[in-house]
Amino acid sequence: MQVNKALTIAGSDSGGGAGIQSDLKTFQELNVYGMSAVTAVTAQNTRGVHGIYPVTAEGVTSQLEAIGADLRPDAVKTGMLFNKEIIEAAAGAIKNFGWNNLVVDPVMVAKGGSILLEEDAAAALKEWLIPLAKVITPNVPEAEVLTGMKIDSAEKRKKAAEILCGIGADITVIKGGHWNESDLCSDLVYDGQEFYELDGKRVATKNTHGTGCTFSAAITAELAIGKTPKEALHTAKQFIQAAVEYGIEAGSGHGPTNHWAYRRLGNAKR
Ligand SMILES: Nc1ncnc2c1ncn2[C@@H]1O[C@H](COP(=O)(O)OP(=O)(O)O)[C@@H](O)[C@H]1O
Ligand SMILES: Cc1ncc(COP(=O)(O)O)c(N)n1
Repeated sequence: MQVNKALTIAGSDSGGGAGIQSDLKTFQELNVYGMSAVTAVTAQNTRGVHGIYPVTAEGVTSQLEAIGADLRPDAVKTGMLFNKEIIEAAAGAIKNFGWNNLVVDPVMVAKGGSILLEEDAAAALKEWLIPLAKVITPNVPEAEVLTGMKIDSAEKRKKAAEILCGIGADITVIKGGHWNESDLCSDLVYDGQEFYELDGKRVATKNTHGTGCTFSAAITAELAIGKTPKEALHTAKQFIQAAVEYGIEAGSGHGPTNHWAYRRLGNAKR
């Protein structure tokens, strides 16, 4: 049986809600065969990050070469990359293997506030990885770090998206999770020519662990099956909306999103 394949290059979340666990669950729900290269093992639950154990750059390269030598991902995403050595290793392999269906989720800080990207590594993201990206999906704080500007108005959000496309991303999505303007939770898209919004309804919930990972993995899965970026973004937004609406009550902190809601619950109710 022929299937489309997607690869995530990201950290492991022992709690299962974010990172590679979230990505692989999302790929599975969207009928895509999932592969992973682990960049760091995190000891994590819904309350926070207890420890971070990075993989060496050599270890990351070795995983990517094993995948590249044999399996051919139709789309690739990056999540937590932790340090500049790992960013360089990931960008090198992505370039060498010509993996140009690339979604970069520039993960920096976990919901509980723990640092998932070392401070001096944001420059490496801009220099090596973002120029290779088809889609980049920063939240507002991440877009602020990458652009060096404070984003406190709709105009500035647009300006930041232009800057990020200027760095080399084909399409920039500035997500609205941290954009507390209304009961809408819309994400701003800029494709180098036009701006548009992915409309969503803000759900009043604390169960948002892994929202960014799930959203970017859904975009990746849709690109892997050959959807256009616009179609992929639209489906990913529906996927994350259902995943947050039916968020899972697990643990006492930020519970995880519900990866099966889009396929098994969300669509049935729509
Ligand atoms: N409370 C919420 N209700 C509905 N959608 C949400 C909510 N929080 C985040 N989202 C959506 O989840 C996706 C990830 O956004 P965000 O939480 O900003 O990313 P991150 O996890 O990287 O901080 C976006 O599509 C955003 O609009
Ligand atoms: C291993 C890992 N990767 C990413 C996140 C960010 O999670 P979120 O998607 O909620 O921003 C996380 N908490 N842990």
